[in-house]
Amino acid sequence: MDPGEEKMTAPPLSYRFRGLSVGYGDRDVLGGVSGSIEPGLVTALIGPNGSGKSTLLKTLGGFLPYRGSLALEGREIRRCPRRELGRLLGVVAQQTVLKAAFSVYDVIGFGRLPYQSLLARRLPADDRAIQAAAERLDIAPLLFRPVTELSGGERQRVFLAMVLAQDPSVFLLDEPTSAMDPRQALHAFRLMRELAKRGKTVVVVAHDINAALSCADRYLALRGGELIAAGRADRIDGGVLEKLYDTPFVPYISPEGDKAWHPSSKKR
Ligand SMILES: Nc1ncnc2c1ncn2[C@@H]1O[C@H](COP(=O)(O)OP(=O)(O)OP(=O)(O)O)[C@@H](O)[C@H]1O
Repeated sequence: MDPGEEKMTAPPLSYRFRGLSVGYGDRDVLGGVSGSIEPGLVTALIGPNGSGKSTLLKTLGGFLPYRGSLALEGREIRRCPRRELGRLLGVVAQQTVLKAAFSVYDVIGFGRLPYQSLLARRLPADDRAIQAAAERLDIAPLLFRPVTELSGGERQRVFLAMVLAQDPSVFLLDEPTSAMDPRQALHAFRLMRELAKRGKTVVVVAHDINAALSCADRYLALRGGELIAAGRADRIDGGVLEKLYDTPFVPYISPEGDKAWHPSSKKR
């Protein structure tokens, strides 16, 4: 079998973590958190700046050492080979800086690397996946532009296209829409919903809590490195948001019945 045509298995994968502690140097920023993340759902990680969202996401990606237990479908992450995680997990980091002027085509193509052997060139299946991902993210006209010349929102669509072309089981997305205009952000959140419908595990960090909660099935709320609440995204209440952000939140219900939360300027 041609190595490039190797069939990737992308089974549904869940996470279970118990007493998960992660730190930088001798400072713990996640203090023994426990929870789970299920396939077929979008899980939003919410919480204030510095609460540990990116740290949790990086740990789920196998990039940081941890204490306690973190299992991906029953297998402890620290014992999974990096190359295998590279196939199963698609990661969009918060600030991906590419200094070299790779073309958009090449960057989306990085998502295909787990399919290729060290010596193999890109194969027709890779080109098809790159093209399909670019069309899905509406960036096909940009394919031969250098990424260094794109706007922030365009670049974020390229990185989403890269993980889409990878077709992993798990999508770990750290503020993937922060530079997108509202329409593009809406498209991106719709894409996350579609991925979950196809059985993928989607974890997204987003500061736009209304966009995140309306896209997500579940939320995990982090504050000061503690998991202070978790549950169904459509059942979150103002008390959780107030505890998270130290400010009261009021709900606004649109005539269509959609709920949005707004921080209130009134002090309790
Ligand atoms: N590489 C690092 N070295 C040392 N400390 C770090 C490092 N990365 C993050 N931290 C610290 O860990 C804490 C949690 O950071 P993290 O990036 O996980 O927060 P966050 O919830 O994602 O924040 P934000 O919403 O601002 O992106 C912060 O206090 C931060 O200063």
